[in-house]
Amino acid sequence: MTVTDFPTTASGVRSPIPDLPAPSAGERALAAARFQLAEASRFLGLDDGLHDMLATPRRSLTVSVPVRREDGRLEVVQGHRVQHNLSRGPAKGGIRFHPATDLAEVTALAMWMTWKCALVGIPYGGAKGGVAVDPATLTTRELERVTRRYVNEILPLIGPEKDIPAPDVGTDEQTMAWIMDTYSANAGYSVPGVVTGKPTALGGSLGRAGATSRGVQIAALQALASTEGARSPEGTAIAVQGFGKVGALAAQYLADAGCRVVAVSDAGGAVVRPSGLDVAALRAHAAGTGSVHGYRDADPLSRDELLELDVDVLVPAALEGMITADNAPRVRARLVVEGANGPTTPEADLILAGNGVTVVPDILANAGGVIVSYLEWVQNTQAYSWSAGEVEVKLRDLMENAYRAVADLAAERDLTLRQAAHAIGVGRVAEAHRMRGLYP
Ligand SMILES: NC(=O)C1=CN([C@@H]2O[C@H](COP(=O)(O)OP(=O)(O)OC[C@H]3O[C@@H](n4cnc5c(N)ncnc54)[C@H](OP(=O)(O)O)[C@@H]3O)[C@@H](O)[C@H]2O)C=CC1
Ligand SMILES: O=C(O)CCC(=O)C(=O)O
Repeated sequence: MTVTDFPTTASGVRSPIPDLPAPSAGERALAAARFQLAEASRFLGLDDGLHDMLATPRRSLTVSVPVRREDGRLEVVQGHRVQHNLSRGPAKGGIRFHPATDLAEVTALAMWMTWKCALVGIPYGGAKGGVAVDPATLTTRELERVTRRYVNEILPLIGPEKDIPAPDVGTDEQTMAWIMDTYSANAGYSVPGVVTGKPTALGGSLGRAGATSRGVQIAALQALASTEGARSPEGTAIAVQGFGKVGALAAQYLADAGCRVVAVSDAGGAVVRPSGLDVAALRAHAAGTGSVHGYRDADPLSRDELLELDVDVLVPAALEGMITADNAPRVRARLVVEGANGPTTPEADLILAGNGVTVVPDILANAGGVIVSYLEWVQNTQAYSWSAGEVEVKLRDLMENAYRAVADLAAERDLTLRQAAHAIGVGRVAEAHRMRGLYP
């Protein structure tokens, strides 16, 4: 046999081995998460064994989820639940419904949950779930069937003392209600604490729906006060990428604080109005049409252009890997506040830092969601509820303390805010492992 006997692959070479696909977005996110962990491990002087333990998820479950479509067809989609670390308490993290989600992405997101929970000082490990479906293409009944079947498949992993899901991209309060009901039906009694981000009628916490965005607002205002010549929010120009649960309310809360939200985007497009958008009107438009695209009191813009606008603050609140080595040199905002998980690649991080751009990292900036999830779980555990004001005071307290700890360490040791946040989060998890003596 000679080489000419091999088939020609898509890239034009003769080989018996098909071309390897380019890494998925999830694989790139996982490589970024591992890079950040390795950097933190070096800074903390962790030994290789402990580093390897922290780089490896504790448990990963991949399940097949059959979906009966309305027309009778049966489709099978993949779902995952990854528990990255359990050393500080039960696993915690959202469930994502997105067509491109894969095991690597869910693993990266679970790892970031571990450091996030440790950083803000709540007694959880990290987890994440994902189902590779596009919710926009499913009817409500199909979505309910997917959710219930996925929950039945991951049932052995979850529970109020084991692993507590919550909303993420493509899921919402209704999804959480179905999860609670499916779990409770299996248990034989109501178990509200199995999931957070539920409707308040089922034991959801006041303030959870806007909690991630409120946390983004708190982090952005703290960063503006401490890094941008102590500038006040009034008139600060902001662009927000992603207009879903996190982005739309982050835009609203920043506008409420006096900032000028000049541009927003979603998957359907972007709009810009240099004198400031009416965020409430835009939210109503997006709720009615499904997109910010076509909003009349603004000019259209491409999604990519939004990232490069001449604004003071950029809030990426969509998906991973949006600020890359390609576009980072053109980012003109002085402050990036990460509402999304993993929106900035490690290469882009270096470029932004070199250009004097401050990045408030995801595990700090978007921690408001899991903080109020924790408060919801505590309320469920006590069968008691706090007022919206009580929840907000506790959220603010935890966010501001975490921000100060990160900013202080960054200043003391000449680190970026991301390096400092990871040093604190990873350090606390490593410490928990040492105290528990979990070495095999
Ligand atoms: N929900 C939560 O409590 C928390 C969420 N996060 C993170 O925040 C981010 C957003 O989550 P969430 O708001 O819940 O998700 P949603 O599904 O509610 O919203 C996602 C938004 O991103 C938009 N989007 C997708 N791709 C692009 C793109 N290429 N350019 C611009 N916009 C885009 C979507 O547009 P369209 O609607 O048109 O598809 C939608 O507006 C994720 O990274 C998530 O992990 C972090 C902490 C907590
Ligand atoms: O509220 C939670 O438990 C987790 C939210 C989440 O998925 C996240 O912070 O990325």
